[in-house]
Amino acid sequence: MIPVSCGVVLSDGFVLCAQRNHGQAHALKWEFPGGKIEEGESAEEALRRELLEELNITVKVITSLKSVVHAYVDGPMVKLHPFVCLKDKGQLIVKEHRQIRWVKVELLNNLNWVDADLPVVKQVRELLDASNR
Ligand SMILES: Nc1nc2c([nH]c(=O)n2[C@@H]2O[C@H](COP(=O)(O)OP(=O)(O)OP(=O)(O)O)[C@@H](O)[C@H]2O)c(=O)[nH]1
Repeated sequence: MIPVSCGVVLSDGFVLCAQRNHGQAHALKWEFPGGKIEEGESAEEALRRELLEELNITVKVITSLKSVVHAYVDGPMVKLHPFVCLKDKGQLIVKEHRQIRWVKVELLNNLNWVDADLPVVKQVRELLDASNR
């Protein structure tokens, strides 16, 4: 089981979504930026390292969401640790993804997400719907 951290990065009501690149597993599908948790690293430390490496940004973590375990057909089993965060410092530089897009929460379902992220998208929508009530 591969442990992976990912960030639901918010800014002004928009969510930072990243499209995986050609040549990667799940090419052209959308994900929340992040990556594998390394030996001796906490999920949050991995998140911060990956966001800096992949996108040149730092974040303020607001909360963690429920982790998601997903077994990809012909692929690995991943345990995804999602964190809701606010973008903090750094000018976004897209280093590994094909593109990024800032998407309104209500429109997140329109993207073609990697399978493991669908329950994360659902949690994000529920969380933000509840906070707007
Ligand atoms: N970053 C990220 N990976 C995800 C998400 N959902 C999901 O199933 N994954 C899977 O988790 C794994 C993380 O891989 P990655 O390629 O992003 O991580 P990494 O940068 O540490 O990998 P590498 O340096 O070994 O290439 C991949 O199998 C990826 O498909 C997500 O929302 N964000």
